[in-house]
Amino acid sequence: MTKEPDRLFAQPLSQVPDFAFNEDVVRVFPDMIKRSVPGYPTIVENLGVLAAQFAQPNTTLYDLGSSLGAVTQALRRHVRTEGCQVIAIDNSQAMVERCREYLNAQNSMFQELLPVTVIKGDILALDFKPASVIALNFTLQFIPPAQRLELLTCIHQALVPGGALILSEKLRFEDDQQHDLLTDLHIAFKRANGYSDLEIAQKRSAIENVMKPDSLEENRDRLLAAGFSKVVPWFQCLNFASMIALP
Ligand SMILES: Nc1ncnc2c1ncn2[C@@H]1O[C@H](C[S@+](CC[C@H]([NH3+])C(=O)[O-])CC(=O)[O-])[C@@H](O)[C@H]1O
Ligand SMILES: O=C(O)C(=O)Cc1ccccc1
Repeated sequence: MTKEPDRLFAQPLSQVPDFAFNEDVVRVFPDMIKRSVPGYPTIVENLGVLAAQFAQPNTTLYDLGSSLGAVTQALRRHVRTEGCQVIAIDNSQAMVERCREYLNAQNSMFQELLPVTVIKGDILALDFKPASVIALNFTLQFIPPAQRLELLTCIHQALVPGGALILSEKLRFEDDQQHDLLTDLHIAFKRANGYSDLEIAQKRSAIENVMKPDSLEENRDRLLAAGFSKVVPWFQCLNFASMIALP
């Protein structure tokens, strides 16, 4: 993984453009996500462990909104189930190109990894194969809210018995005091990771139009409406959480 530090919002911008997963972001993405999302390394590593419990023989494992393929790499390191393949999909050309490079590097470092296909495409237009593990790791929050239920319904239909959706999201909180406290603590987390107040403020204004978090209750209700039978939160660090949804 590249070591380039994220300084994208370090200088004052006269107008902060909407956040996009372009080449500038791709270059600093591993540093950006680790310093911005509390618990991210723990979630990614454990996603592989969880996936190994849900993977079913001869099915597909999906990494939806794969970015640089961190989740795909964890799936390939942990899952040994017979006849499985991984499909990683992202609609950012810059992400997909760099993701393929990282996965080629992983191929040359390890043996007996699951086969992987990286697709440049829109997860809203995906024709799902029978799947046992579907990961949406901080991707649903970037999907327009009106399209989230339909996507989750397609995901539910694709899952085989014994499989699971693993959904990680930034959370909003319905209680204002709880929301403000965890937002302040997230800002403190970013500051402790070396971001200045200017960087934090400009990043927030870049993402506020493109990333719309829901509450845990909204996520749970939507998953149940999509047909899932059970929603089990398995991790939360400040305002970032991950859930297992069973078909
Ligand atoms: N409609 C869409 N179709 C396909 N991809 C999309 C779409 N919308 C957004 N994306 C992609 O979803 C990813 C979200 S980042 C995921 C992190 C990764 N999962 C990780 O575990 O490292 C989250 C973050 O940066 O907070 C980006 O790469 C987008 O291009
Ligand atoms: O940076 C933030 O405040 C976030 O909420 C998460 C994030 C991380 C990486 C890209 C976009 C959003």
